[in-house]
Amino acid sequence: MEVSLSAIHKSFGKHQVLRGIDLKVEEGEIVALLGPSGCGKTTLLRIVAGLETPDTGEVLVGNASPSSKPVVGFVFQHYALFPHMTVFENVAFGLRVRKRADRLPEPKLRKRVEELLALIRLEHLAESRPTQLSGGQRQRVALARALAVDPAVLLLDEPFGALDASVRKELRRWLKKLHEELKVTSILVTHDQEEASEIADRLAVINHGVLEQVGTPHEVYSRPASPFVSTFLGDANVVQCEVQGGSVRAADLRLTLNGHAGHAVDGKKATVVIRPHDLELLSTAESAGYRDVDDGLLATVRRVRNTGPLVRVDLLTKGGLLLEAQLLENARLAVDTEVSIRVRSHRLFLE
Ligand SMILES: Nc1ncnc2c1ncn2[C@@H]1O[C@H](COP(=O)(O)OP(=O)(O)OP(=O)(O)O)[C@@H](O)[C@H]1O
Repeated sequence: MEVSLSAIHKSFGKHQVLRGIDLKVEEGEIVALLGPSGCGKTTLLRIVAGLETPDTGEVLVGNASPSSKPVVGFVFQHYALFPHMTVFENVAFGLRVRKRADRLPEPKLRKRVEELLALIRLEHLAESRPTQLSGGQRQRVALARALAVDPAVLLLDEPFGALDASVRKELRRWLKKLHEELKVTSILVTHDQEEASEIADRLAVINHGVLEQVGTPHEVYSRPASPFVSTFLGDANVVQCEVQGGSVRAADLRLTLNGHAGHAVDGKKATVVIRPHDLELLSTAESAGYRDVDDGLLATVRRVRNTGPLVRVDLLTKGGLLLEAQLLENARLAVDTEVSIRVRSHRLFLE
C-alpha cells in the first residue's frame, strides 16, 4: 500500500519538530528518512504508525488514516523481542494475538512461522531464546515478527543502529535483497547516508523538521537541492562567495556564472559547493596553459592522507582558502608543493 503524508506539522510544547512535511511513498517502494539526530525522523515514523498524531496535516496508508489501524510492522533499534519466548514464539506472537475470528489454525500458523524463519535463514534457531542470539540475528527475528502479520507498511527505525559496522553492512545488503523479494512498502529511518543509499529506492532528506529533498540516492548526491543536502551526503568543500561582475568570488576563487544565475546582481551572497573529487590538481608546469582560465587557482599542499584507495589532499590557496581534494591514486604529492587547482564541477546556491 502507498503512504501519503501531506502538510504534516508536529510540535512538542514550543518545539516545532515537523514543519510541513509532504511525502508520498509508492506501493512496494522503500524510502529512507535521512537526517541528523533530532531532525524529526522518528516522530514522522511514529505518526505513520499511528503512535503519534500530527497537529495538522493528513496521513494516509492506502486510503485509510492510521487511526483506523491499517496493519503496520514496526522494527525498532533495540530488539524488542520477548526474552522468555523462543525465536519461533516471538515470530508467531502477532499471529497468536489476532482476534479469534482472524486467527490462523495452528498447522497454518506453524507453516507461516517456518516460512518466515526460512526467509531470515534462522530455521535452525527456532527453539533458541533471544539471549542466545547475536545482535544481528535478533534484528532478523524482529523483522520476521514484523512481517508475520503481512503488514501494509513496514517501518524500520534505525534497525541496525545498535550493531557493529561489519554486521550492519552485511544486514543492509540482506535487507535490500529481502525487500526486492517481498516488495513491502517500507520506510527506513537512519542517519547513516551510506546505509540509506544502499537500501532505499529514494531518500527523503530532513533537516530541522523540513523536507529538504526527495530523490534517488544518485539524484540527491549529484544534484543536491541545498548546501545542507550537499554536505550531509558525501564530502564537500563549502565556500561562501559573493557575486561580482558575472562571477562568484571568494578570496582567489572565481567561478563564472552561467544560465540564469548569470543575471545575479553584484553583491549577492552565494554558497558554492565543490566535491573533493571535482578538484583537479596540476603541477604548476602542467597548468601553464590554463593560467588564464577562470577557475585556475594556485595552492600549496598542506597535508596528504592515504585512506585506502583514496588520497585526501588538504590545500591552502594563495588567497587563503582551505580546500580538500580527493584523488584516486597518489600523484606523488609532497607537502609544501605548489599546485594549480582546476574546479571541474561545482554547485551554486544563490541566497
Ligand atoms: N514525546 C516527546 N516529547 C517531547 N519532545 C519530543 C518527544 N519526542 C521527540 N521529541 C523531540 O523532538 C525532536 C525530534 O525527535 P526525533 O526522535 O523525531 O528525532 P530523530 O531525527 O529521530 O533523532 P535521532 O536520530 O536522534 O533518533 C527532538 O528534539 C526530541 O527531543
